[in-house]
Amino acid sequence: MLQRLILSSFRNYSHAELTLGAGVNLVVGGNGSGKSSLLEAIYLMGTGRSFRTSRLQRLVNEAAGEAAVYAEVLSQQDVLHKIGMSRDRQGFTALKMDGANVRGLSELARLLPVQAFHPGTVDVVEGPSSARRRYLDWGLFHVEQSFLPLWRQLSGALQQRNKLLRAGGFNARELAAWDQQVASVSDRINGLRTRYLADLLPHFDAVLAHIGELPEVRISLYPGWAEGEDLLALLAQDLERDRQRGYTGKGAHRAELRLSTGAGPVRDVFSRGQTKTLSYALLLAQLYLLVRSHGGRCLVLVDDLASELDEQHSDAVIRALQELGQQTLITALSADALPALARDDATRVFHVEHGVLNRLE
Ligand SMILES: Nc1ncnc2c1ncn2[C@@H]1O[C@H](COP(=O)(O)OP(=O)(O)OP(=O)(O)O)[C@@H](O)[C@H]1O
Repeated sequence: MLQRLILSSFRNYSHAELTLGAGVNLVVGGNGSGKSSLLEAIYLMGTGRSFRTSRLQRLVNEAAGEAAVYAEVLSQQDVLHKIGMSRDRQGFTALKMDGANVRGLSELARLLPVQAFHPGTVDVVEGPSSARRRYLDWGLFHVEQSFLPLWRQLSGALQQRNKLLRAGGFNARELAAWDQQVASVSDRINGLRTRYLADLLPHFDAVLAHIGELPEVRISLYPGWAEGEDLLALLAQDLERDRQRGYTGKGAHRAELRLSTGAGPVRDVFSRGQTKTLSYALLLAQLYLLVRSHGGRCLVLVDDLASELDEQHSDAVIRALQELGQQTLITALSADALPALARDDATRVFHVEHGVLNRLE
């Protein structure tokens, strides 16, 4: 759980501090006031990334040379951790947890699982296959401890194999050893993904039933090579092609979630609004699986819901999130913009204007 956050020279904030509630935190303010930027800073604490830009120098306030974000996070074991990140215009990023350098972003993700619903969420349906792979792997990472080491093993084996392919006159025995690794680790990752998807589907169906009014969607997993075929044999078969393109064309790194309706792929059939609703439903299903089936926790960020979904669907998402009972930050133009949001004594409301943040309730 995120308890405290301090921003310095981050986007349009010169300095802001807030103490968050364990339940719903509503952030209200006009257009361009700094609501999304606040969520972006929090997302950064849990992922090391922004959900809006890959150019982190954009986060540095225009009038400053360096942006800094500091967060106090209570782990699931109730241990308080302090995370600090700073970024200058030259591209140097310092990332520390409890005074020591963070070695990998997975360290942050373990401590602060965070999921963001924002205008870019639609990428999970409309974006490239990598967006759906990331989606699937986000879920796996948080529920299956063995996923990360396997993923690292696969990346290492692919790196070595691709290096050999590009080197030209390679040693066939060395290549065979990497083929073996790529194939066996891909099989294991595919097994985890298959099981994860089977666990996810009932939650997805429940979410769709709750949100309503979407045509039936079928979700299937493409493993990254022709299903049922032996990857090791395929790697040998494709060797010349892989050598020409300089990378490995088949394996778990090319997996994909396929979304279709009776009438064809969702991308060709759904309206823009239906696509957005489906993308939110996919993320909700993942949260339900994490929280309800695995007892996990997740900080949920919801940006600009009212401008993304119509009232009926946005109300349904709010109700689904409230049922989930996780720490949540929701942005809105005004405190009464989300009538479905049930507020209680624990709800905190913050107002932001020109990067100045104040607590209202
Ligand atoms: N690096 C930066 N330095 C200073 N200001 C910035 C920087 N990057 C963005 N801004 C400004 O920060 C302001 C806040 O943007 P943000 O997207 O957080 O607003 P918002 O409250 O979410 O608005 P909306 O309701 O329109 O989505 C904008 O006016 C934007 O132009």
